[in-house]
Amino acid sequence: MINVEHIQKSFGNTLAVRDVSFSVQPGQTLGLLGPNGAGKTSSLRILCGLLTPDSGRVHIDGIDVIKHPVEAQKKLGVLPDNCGLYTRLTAAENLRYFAQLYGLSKSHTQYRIQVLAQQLDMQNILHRKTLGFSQGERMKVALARALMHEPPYLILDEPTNGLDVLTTRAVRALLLQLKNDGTCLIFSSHLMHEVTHLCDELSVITQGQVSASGTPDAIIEQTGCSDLESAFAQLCLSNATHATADGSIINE
Ligand SMILES: Nc1ncnc2c1ncn2[C@@H]1O[C@H](COP(=O)(O)OP(=O)(O)OP(=O)(O)O)[C@@H](O)[C@H]1O
Repeated sequence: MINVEHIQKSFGNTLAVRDVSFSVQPGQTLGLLGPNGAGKTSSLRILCGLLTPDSGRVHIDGIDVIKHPVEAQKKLGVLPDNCGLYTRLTAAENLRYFAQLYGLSKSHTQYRIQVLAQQLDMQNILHRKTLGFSQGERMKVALARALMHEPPYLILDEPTNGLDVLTTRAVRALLLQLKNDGTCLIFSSHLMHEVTHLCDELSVITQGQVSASGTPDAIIEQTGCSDLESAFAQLCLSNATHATADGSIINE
């Protein structure tokens, strides 16, 4: 189980994450929705142990991510916002390198590369250096890397960002398959139909804090709107404020 409790993070005077909490049960899928700059990426980076919060607690299956990030990261597959590939290595070499870090055997690594290359339609780029890869090509390799060790928890920052229609559909099908196989997914997205299709629960983050959470239907009902996009827009507009590092809110 993942438990994020009251995390807060500032960068200088910018209060990126003011107060974010959520919990996700194994096998559940949680979507983080929020306007640009709301604090989704920062919250996900804290969850993955890539960023230390100023306060708050994060536990993955009881492991304190802040105190034991390496142990916690073994349970995670992470697709970061920038993909973060080694550009001098080929796609396959990137995957092999991470597989080694996760302790996969050579034969299992090779097997996983073949399976993922087929699922993500990336056979044609496997042996090219990733320098110069398009956004979609980088995304495919980063997603494959996150899935190499078949983690129980998958954290994805905008997983279909920059992908063409066919690849987007392939990625969504893969995520649905992973969800049905019991993988817990937590991902951010700006696409309402994507989160509605994939997520059991949503957390709407505005100005660094959770302004609504629940099933897509519950959020629609809470706002009295007829669809999720209208509900989301209403939540964003009613929380249109600036937060400063001392925690105060300036209404616009
Ligand atoms: N390393 C950093 N240094 C300074 N400011 C940062 C840093 N990382 C994030 N911020 C700021 O924190 C706020 C939240 O950013 P974050 O990337 O978490 O938002 P987001 O919800 O993921 O946005 P988007 O939907 O645009 O990707 C923004 O104002 C951003 O400029």
